[in-house]
Amino acid sequence: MSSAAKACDLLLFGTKGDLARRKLLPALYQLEKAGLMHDDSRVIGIARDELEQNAYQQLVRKNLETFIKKEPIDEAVWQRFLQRLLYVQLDLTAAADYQKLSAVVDCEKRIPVSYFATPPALFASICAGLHSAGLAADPARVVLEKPIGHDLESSRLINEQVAQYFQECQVYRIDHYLGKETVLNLLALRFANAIFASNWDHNAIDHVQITVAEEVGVEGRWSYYDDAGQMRDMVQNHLLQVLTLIAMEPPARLDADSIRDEKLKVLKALRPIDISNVHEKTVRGQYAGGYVAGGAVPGYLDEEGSRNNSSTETFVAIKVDIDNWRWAGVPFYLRTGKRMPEKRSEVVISFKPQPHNIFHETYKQLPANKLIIRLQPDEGVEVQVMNKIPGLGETMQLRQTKLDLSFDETFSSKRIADAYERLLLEAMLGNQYLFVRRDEVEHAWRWVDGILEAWKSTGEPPKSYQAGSWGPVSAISLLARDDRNWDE
Ligand SMILES: NC(=O)C1=CN([C@@H]2O[C@H](COP(=O)(O)OP(=O)(O)OC[C@H]3O[C@@H](n4cnc5c(N)ncnc54)[C@H](OP(=O)(O)O)[C@@H]3O)[C@@H](O)[C@H]2O)C=CC1
Ligand SMILES: O=C1O[C@H](COP(=O)(O)O)[C@@H](O)[C@H](O)[C@H]1O
Repeated sequence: MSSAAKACDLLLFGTKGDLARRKLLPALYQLEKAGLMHDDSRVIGIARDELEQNAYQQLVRKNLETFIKKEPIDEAVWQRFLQRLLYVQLDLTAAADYQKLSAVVDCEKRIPVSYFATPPALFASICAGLHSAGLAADPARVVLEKPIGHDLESSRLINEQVAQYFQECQVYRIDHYLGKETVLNLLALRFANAIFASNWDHNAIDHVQITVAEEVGVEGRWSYYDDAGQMRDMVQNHLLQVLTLIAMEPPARLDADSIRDEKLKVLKALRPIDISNVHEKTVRGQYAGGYVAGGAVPGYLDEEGSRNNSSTETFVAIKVDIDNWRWAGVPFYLRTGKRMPEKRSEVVISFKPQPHNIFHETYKQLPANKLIIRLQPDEGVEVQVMNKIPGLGETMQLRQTKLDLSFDETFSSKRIADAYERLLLEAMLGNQYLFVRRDEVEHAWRWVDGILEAWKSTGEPPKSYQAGSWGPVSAISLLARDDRNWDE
């Protein structure tokens, strides 16, 4: 750890919740294991229950054993990690309780970094509580989990509540996709390789596809998910963030505001979708029962906790137009859904065909070159190019072939860190470039709200698709209308 980095007190609000147990505590353990925690940093778990320090530490140990599946807990690492763990009992809605934190945290010694792994409805009380405990002044930081609101209005409210006590430079809004190794690699691919940098616009690219498909359904989160739907849960944040990284102009520097300024310009350039074009540009689906990975699964309306008249979407496909010079006439097709045939997130860049085909005798129509960026699983980068098949003869025989770089093989000695490891580390180091700025969140909501309103005013239910399929048939038509098809 660099000697310039300062020690932190990571205040983990909601330490007994699902996110903290499954993701945050294991990520912190991995940072400890990698030697990336500052020697003097501490992790202060906060929840409502009365718990002895010992009991909290045992709880954390149990979580690590449950959620770190690939390896046994390393006893030496655990002993070091254990020394950092503290527990504070606090009711987040009780203003007076926050004074307990002033007694534990000394801002002179460590920067307070407060992670809100709680429902967003509590963010305002936590911010006020931190302020009253003297833990809000710069360089204190707050890390906010999604969802930042349900629409533009509610996201503004949350952002205003936070801004009452924290300046924007203190606020770290999580989109865990920005912490993924392969999403970060988009910056390297685009801006460290002249071959792509000079072929990254409407002159060279025909269209872009972004797919984020999951095998899982709602996984017992029906009450949250049914309010949100796939548009709010995945498109407003993860897909739009990936899109901005693909579409943005080169930032002047690799710093937070240079990158976020460019991402914001893309969000501002998204062509609005409203009632006039919502049928042409979007598809909404909801899964019915079917088979995923060989097993029978229930439909959305038969999931545990469901209301059987819900018209929430579990699948979205959108044709996105970006109204700027670079992307004029280049559609970005987004597709995301639950209960798809496989878990697969990828970006496919389809290049324009050759203007003239000199191989027409053997290959009537040369297929387009494609750059496929596999975000997860099987992380890697693939380029589809034409090659001559070796052999003698009068005419050249060609075949489409792959230049395939698998992260696993190429960087076999490197472990791919979970997104939360990187994000927690960057928050503790005070680097905001992988966190979403307020104006980005709000512009994303403005665009998404337009589509949600248009869907509402059509009054149409989502189209049904069988679990284990790639969504409603109309998702295929969305591209077929443009004489294109989804990359399978
Ligand atoms: N789970 C996940 O994978 C993801 C979650 N998120 C977001 O992260 C946030 C947390 O999610 P998740 O962990 O799933 O939610 P949980 O409901 O599992 O956990 C929320 C935590 O907040 C605590 N809490 C609630 N009210 C109070 C209170 N008055 N005082 C003290 N503590 C309180 C709960 O404490 P208690 O145990 O006492 O009830 C609980 O530990 C949500 O905003 C969610 O949308 C985002 C991405 C993924
Ligand atoms: O934020 C969310 O993301 C997950 C998918 O994340 P991934 O890292 O597994 O791709 C999604 O299942 C969940 O519904 C959503 O809230």
